[in-house]
Amino acid sequence: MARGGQGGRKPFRGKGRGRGGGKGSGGGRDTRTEPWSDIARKNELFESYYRMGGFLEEAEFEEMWTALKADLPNSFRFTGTKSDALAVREIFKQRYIPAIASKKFEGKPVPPPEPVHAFPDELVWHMKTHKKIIRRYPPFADFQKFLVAEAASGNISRQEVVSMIPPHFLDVKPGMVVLDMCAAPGSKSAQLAEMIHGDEEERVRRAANGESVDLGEGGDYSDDGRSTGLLIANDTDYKRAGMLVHQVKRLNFPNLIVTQHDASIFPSIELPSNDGQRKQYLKYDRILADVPCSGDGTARKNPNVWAKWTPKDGLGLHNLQLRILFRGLQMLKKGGRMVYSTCSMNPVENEAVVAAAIEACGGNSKVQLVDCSDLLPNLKRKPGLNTWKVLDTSSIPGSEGEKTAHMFTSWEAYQKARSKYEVEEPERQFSTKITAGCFPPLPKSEEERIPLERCIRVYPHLQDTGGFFIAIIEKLDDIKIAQIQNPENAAKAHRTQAKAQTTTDASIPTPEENVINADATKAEGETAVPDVAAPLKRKLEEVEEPASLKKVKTDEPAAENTSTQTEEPVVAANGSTTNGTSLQATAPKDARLKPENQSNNKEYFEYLANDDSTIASIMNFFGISDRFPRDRFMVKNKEGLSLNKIYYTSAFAKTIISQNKDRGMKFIHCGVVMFVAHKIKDKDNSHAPWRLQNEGIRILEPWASKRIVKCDKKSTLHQLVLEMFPKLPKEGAHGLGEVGDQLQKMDVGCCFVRVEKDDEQGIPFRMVLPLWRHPGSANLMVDKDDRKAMLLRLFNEKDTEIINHVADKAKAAAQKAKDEDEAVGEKGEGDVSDGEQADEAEIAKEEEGGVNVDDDVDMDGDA
Ligand SMILES: C[S@@+](CC[C@H](N)C(=O)[O-])C[C@H]1O[C@@H](n2cnc3c(N)ncnc32)[C@H](O)[C@@H]1O
Repeated sequence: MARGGQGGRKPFRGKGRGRGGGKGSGGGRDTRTEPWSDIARKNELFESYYRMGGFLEEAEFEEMWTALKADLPNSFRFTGTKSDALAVREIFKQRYIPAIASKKFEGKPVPPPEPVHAFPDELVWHMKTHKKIIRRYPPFADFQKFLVAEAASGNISRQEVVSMIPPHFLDVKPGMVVLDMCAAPGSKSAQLAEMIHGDEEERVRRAANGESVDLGEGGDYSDDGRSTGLLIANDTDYKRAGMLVHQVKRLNFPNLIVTQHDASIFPSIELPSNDGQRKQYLKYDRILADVPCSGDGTARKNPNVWAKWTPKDGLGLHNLQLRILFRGLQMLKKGGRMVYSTCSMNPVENEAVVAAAIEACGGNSKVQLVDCSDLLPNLKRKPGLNTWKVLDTSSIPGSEGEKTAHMFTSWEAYQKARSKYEVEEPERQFSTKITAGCFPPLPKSEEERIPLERCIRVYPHLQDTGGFFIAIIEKLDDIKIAQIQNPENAAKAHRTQAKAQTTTDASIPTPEENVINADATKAEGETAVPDVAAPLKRKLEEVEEPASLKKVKTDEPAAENTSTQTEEPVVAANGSTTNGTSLQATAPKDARLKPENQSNNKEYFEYLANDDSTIASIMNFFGISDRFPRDRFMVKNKEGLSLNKIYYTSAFAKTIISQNKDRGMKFIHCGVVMFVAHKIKDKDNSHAPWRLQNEGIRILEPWASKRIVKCDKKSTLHQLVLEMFPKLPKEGAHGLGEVGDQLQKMDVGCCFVRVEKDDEQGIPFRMVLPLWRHPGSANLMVDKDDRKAMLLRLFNEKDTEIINHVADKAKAAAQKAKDEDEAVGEKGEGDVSDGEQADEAEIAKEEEGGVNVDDDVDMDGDA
């Protein structure tokens, strides 16, 4: 899926800015890429909280803390369909591991990359070797080149190990409808897309050949083996959503929509009505909420954590996290599964959020934590916490910033302490963000106890990673309208009730306040590492609820069935009101998703008619079977004209886009570019003015019966990759082997080059590449970087320069003209004598710069 004709797309090279992202994350420097060995990996308050908070036994805490201070190993995963990923992994194992393992650096053996055994099939690897050695040491430098090239081609994803965990617990099957609520920059979305896609190419090939399509992956293959599922990847932040688009575009996945909404008030997506009367809304099989968090589990790669950790980060995010999780649970199908994750180790952002959300939904009978100890059995983990303490710092304005750290064991203890301070030291200021929901729940009975131990805590020392938290929740029953209210209020009400009934229970911890003897002022100081201060401040700012959020109301289900909602009263997601009726008065239905409130730069998604004449002529040109759908082609201009690019989307993506694009949904990406207008006026191509694109070629090719060229010999493939525009006369001798023989019988225009997997020749997987047959030459429509990646992958050629015959010829001609000019002392006409050659020069210019037509930074516009 990822690689198109192994060409793929360059990944976006924008820099991630930590976990929070969100509002204001666009400015500032990304300090994570800078050397930070000088920054002290020390923060007393941070350490005291985790040392005293009862997370780990003392000896294990030391081990964990030592690991947290060490550099994080580099990690990556092989991506794409499983067979292709395994093939690239084999090249890596056979070529680079032995080379690295057999050498020494400064007299010592260098540890080669190792598979991370927590994940199946050796598809995830990490290496501890320092970047300095990688850069200087030849076997590593070669491997680094391979890594960079494959990452650019989409065969490898450089991703943190812990970040790969959540999608595995979602148990996604092809055909499922999945929402990734906080998706940027998109590494987990990529995993989810791979899961929805499954082995689609193999299934579709079988369907096209009339064979059975059931490969035992589970799922609905009624669409001729294509995945009927959908991934909606969402992020609220404009810039980060842009990064997300660039990341997911290279997946070439037509079942993907990117949206830009606040996840805590994510709009209900309308479905076409069954009876033309009652509205229906989309419910999801799977939802991932990888929420914005304080990110203290990323201290191994993020110096900000050491410099600026404060308990206020987690406290400030708790409410947003809770609202996102609660909204996700509302939109989940009955029987569906949701994963909530953070890269924070703080229970206020983790177990507290999960418990409060479950309580707000009506408890264990409505939504329940799933015991996933049998999934990823090799992943070392610790159970979630059932008790924890909440840390806060207080200060007295004007006391030169002096701060005192307090640790509270319960809401009662907190309230008691606050009452005491209000009398004794009224000027002392505490965080305003501590709520009842930040504390461990107080269940009325064992049945009502939320089994928080089923949550998963991954600590840095367990398998040499960052810290991470994962909770897997299943929806057992509908969340009734009466229970859909402000989650924070609901959780508070639940706890107040529980407290009233249990305060005499001796097992309840006595309210207590611990004052930590740590230098809190230093931990929150401004001066330690000035370079890294800004991003953390942004993260804190983002915690404040934006004004717009307070106004916008979300569509909510009134009642639920297994897959859709049938009515949609308005309920506040942030809400101060728990009653749908009264809110309808404050938020008229029509005002909910006004387009003008949604997007500054509108994207157009217009589908072409079934009988569109451009599509008909393209289909005819390539001999595309009638079984290939004609009604899923889309353009991105207001007028709905096939001007420049034509995109393809899945049927369900089309349904969602068409039904909701005028409801104010902020769709910012959908569709795989399949055809691009070939605008060069060479005299022979007027009947074939569209180019196949690397991105969409594998979707179309199984259904083609014309314009197919088979490349059987590795040597021919080598030549096609190495040389741009090799000569190919209309008849007579040529040097393009079996491909040249076939092309000589073809008219000018685009065609498919099929290369089958061939172990004997060392062709590790099947490829389909677009090629343009010119009047006097042929050219793979693959850009130079991708050609170089192919030379490295398939032929182990590291430094070979790509030959461009047209550019070379043009250069030589220009040089000759210049020489002649100089000789005669006047300007000559040059020697590009025939029209064909002039055309080629023009085409070469366009193709060299424009093969990957979508690489521009805009979000797909046709402009
Ligand atoms: C931890 S990052 C997500 C990482 C992502 N899942 C991945 O694997 O690449 C959290 C993301 O949440 C986004 N975010 C913050 N507040 C949000 C909100 N209210 N709704 C949706 N996304 C939000 C941030 O912009 C950030 O990109």
